[in-house]
Amino acid sequence: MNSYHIPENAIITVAGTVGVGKSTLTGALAKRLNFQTSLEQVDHNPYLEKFYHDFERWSFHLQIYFLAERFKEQKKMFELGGGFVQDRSIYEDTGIFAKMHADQGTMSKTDYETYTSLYEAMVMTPYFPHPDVLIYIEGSLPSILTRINERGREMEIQTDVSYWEHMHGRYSKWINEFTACPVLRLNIDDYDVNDETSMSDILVKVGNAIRKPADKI
Ligand SMILES: Nc1ncnc2c1ncn2[C@@H]1O[C@H](COP(=O)(O)OP(=O)(O)O)[C@@H](O)[C@H]1O
Ligand SMILES: Nc1ncnc2c1ncn2[C@H]1C[C@H](O)[C@@H](COP(=O)(O)O)O1
Repeated sequence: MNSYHIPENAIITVAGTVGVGKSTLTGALAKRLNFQTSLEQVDHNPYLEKFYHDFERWSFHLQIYFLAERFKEQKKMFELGGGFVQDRSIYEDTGIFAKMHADQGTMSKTDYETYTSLYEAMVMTPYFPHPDVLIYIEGSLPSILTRINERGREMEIQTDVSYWEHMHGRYSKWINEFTACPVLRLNIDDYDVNDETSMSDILVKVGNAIRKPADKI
């Protein structure tokens, strides 16, 4: 056990909309806790760029790809006995992305049903422990759009702002209804990954969140 009372076998998941700062915070927390990271691979994803050019054609392929990748990571964390900070949760794939494309008609009803039944079958396995805590990063849409632009992934920059706006709204609603594990909310204006005190504050809150029921954080 470390000084923050975070168990060595904990699984900490970092959630939030695209560009909000998940990967950055994941790396910073893992370094301080001496945990491993479970990162989302963007560069080797064979569907992502195609998807941004044609949602209807590639939605289903991309969701199946992410589901497989996420599940392999889940299995790895389970087999290695925890001690991970994970960049994005599997809950967001289904609760945000797949649902959003199904609702908008860019994923067919049949494809969405197939995806959902596969997701449900995967979640109901011993490989699928819920995280000990989900850190939800939130921020204003203008700040997030600035970060997406500064990060410079062309496929995201070329995507209409309405896509990010819609996703931002869905995330706010989704997190209010999320109950799978304790949630710690962080606003991007309230921390600095390069500041030791700020990171220590977050780790104290993570320790508290793991020990206390969600409604008392
Ligand atoms: N706390 C922060 N303060 C300032 N810029 C940040 C912070 N966290 C992330 N960024 C920047 O914002 C962009 C998106 O961050 P990233 O961690 O890749 O987001 P995500 O993984 O949520 O998509 C990157 O350019 C990153 O350097
Ligand atoms: N499940 C997903 N469906 C569609 N797009 C997704 C999904 N998960 C991640 N993405 C996209 C969004 C970004 O363009 C990249 C990486 O996400 P990030 O929030 O920057 O880590 O993948």
